[in-house]
Amino acid sequence: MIKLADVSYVRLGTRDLEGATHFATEYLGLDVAERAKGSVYFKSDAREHTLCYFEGDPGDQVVCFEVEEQSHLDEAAAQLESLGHPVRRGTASEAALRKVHDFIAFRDPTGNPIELAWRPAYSGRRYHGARDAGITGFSHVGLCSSDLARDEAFWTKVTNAQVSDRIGDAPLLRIDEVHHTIALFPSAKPGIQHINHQVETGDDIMRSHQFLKDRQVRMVFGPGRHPTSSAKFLYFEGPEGMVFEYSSGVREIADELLWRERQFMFEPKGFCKWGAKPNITEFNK
Ligand SMILES: O=C/C=C/C(C(=O)O)=C(/O)C(=O)O
Ligand SMILES: [Fe+2]
Repeated sequence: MIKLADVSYVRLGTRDLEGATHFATEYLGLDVAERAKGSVYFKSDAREHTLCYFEGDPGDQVVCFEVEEQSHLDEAAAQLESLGHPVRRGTASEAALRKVHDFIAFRDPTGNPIELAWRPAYSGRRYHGARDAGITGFSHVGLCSSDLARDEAFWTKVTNAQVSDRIGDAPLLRIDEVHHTIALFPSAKPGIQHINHQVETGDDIMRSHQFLKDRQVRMVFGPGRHPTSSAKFLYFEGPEGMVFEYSSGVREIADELLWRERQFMFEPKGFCKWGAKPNITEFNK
């Protein structure tokens, strides 16, 4: 079993690095951690970086999870290979680009590129945000799934992920006490379905709603409140159609023995208890 300790970073290809950088700093509210040749790194919390935009195909979208021990990479590689997932060991220069000590790369059954990294860098510099969006950190990803049952089985049998709740057949998966760190949503094609940052309060959600709307950022869902995690939320569109979410107040499952996963309807009321309707393909039948 592969123990995922945390979600670490996402890497997104872009055809417009300057435009993506403008969005990430001025609108989303991240800090530039570093500008490198052909890429820009952003921080959202205590880590050195949690997002990297690089010049390339916007279809190149990678999510990385941290593992606790270097030996876990070898064990994970052997297990994944035995299950028919080809694994590639990152080179030293690729690891340096990701600011990690060592990593492996593979694809989940849908074809989503996944990395597992050991010793991702933390930062000596405090995150303060280019604008006051109230971000407290990078928290979860939605992943596209071409077969929800198959992919739920992959994540829950091959890794430590456990189902917290389901919306229709879409599972929200936790790897620690946070209600979910990975969510799977139906889609014919692979990719990151959304990227979540936690913000401090519901006021931050509402302030950002006004701020982003005033700047013609396309709102795609909310403000609203998830019945699942009970978090208040706002989803909006970033560069090249990527959906970003702010949420606040995500449930923590402190006592696993007392928790039973719940079934919600795959319809707007399963996604929002305030009545907002998603304008997000993967959240609609
Ligand atoms: O209702 C759909 C989404 C649920 C949640 C949540 O419960 O917080 C998400 O953050 C999500 O998967 O987008
Ligand atoms: Fe989310």
